[in-house]
Amino acid sequence: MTPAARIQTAIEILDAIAAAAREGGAPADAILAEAMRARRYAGSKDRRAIRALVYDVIRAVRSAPESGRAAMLALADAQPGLAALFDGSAYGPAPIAADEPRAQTGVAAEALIDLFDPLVGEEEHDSLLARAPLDLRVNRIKAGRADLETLFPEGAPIPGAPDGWRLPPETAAAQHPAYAEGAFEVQDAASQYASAALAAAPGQAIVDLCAGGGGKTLAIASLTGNAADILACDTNRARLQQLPRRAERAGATRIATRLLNPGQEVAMLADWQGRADRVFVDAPCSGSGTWRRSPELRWRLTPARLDRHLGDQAKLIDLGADLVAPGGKLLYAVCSIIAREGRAQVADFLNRHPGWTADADYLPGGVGRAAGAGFLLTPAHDGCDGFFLARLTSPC
Ligand SMILES: C[S@@+](CC[C@H](N)C(=O)[O-])C[C@H]1O[C@@H](n2cnc3c(N)ncnc32)[C@H](O)[C@@H]1O
Repeated sequence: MTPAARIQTAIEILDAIAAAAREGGAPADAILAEAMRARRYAGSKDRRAIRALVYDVIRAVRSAPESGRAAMLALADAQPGLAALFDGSAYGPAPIAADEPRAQTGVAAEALIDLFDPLVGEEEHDSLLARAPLDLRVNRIKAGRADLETLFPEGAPIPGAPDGWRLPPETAAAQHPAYAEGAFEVQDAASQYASAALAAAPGQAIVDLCAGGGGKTLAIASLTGNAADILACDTNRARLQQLPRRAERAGATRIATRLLNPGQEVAMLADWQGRADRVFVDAPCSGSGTWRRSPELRWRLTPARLDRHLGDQAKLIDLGADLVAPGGKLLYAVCSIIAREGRAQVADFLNRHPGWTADADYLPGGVGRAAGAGFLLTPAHDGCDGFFLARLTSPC
């Protein structure tokens, strides 16, 4: 393909990604993969170049653009070499007309920036979209951190994460045979800090209420040395059904899964009411802390979608609290930097539940900043995804 043809292809893919973002359709990665399958004539170099162009545009443009071309033109304005390829050649984009619309660039729409936690100042905005490193977490059931150091000598320790090992973004760690053997998982440091913050111990009964594919469930199993009973729940069958296979690989034998029907969670967890020593509520959220990996999430967030997340979070934190035994703990977490999903959600919970208290001092030194009754982690301050977490103790 010519460089101009690659640009036109990227524009067409961006059209599909923008439409899916508006309509809540497939994620950008899935659309890209499908688009490449449909263009068998594209070689591997073409594919790499098109993918890089698409993601450069997504990172540059602050919200879902009206067209892929308007989005590409916003990038071309900052890159004369790219603008020069709008030359009308065969399969390439048409020449740029006077006054053609451009998508707006920036970290996010102003209305969305206004929702950031007050700790996230303008000086942190660029880091929200910078490329993330690849963090590994050793699985204590099968290996030790020293094994990661031997397997990937190019890596480095992660401050405050004794099981973590940080690699450059491109590293194909999951292709290593040790991954298939369950020695480690790919897991951002923020998730490692959150899993450790649950302070789970061998012999405890633990509920991971929003377990998804089980990333943090497996971290908890590792931290407890496979010596605690963990019930992993979710309403999403496709995600939850990944967990038994992953648990088997990890040698985590004490994880049970329970698929919940939306709206029937309370009844389906009646046998766990007031029984859990630890409950993890890793609630569904905007994902605004993960734009480094999924920059297209900021194209997807609408006020209506945010309201839906806020309602779900309030419901899930209350549901989780009902499962906690007297004196037990609940960890509420969201991969978000939006104050209403983090500190405000926990303040509302504490108002609704007199007797519950917020813990302090459960993060490693230097990690996180106090944000209301919880803590905020950000890429700029903590080198990990943006994350809010709060550990709460139930009255005895
Ligand atoms: C942030 S994700 C969890 C990620 C997961 N803990 C991990 O570490 O990979 C939030 C999860 O909450 C689930 N969820 C949404 N509504 C739920 C509900 N009512 N009950 C339980 N899980 C729910 C979603 O399906 C999603 O998998």
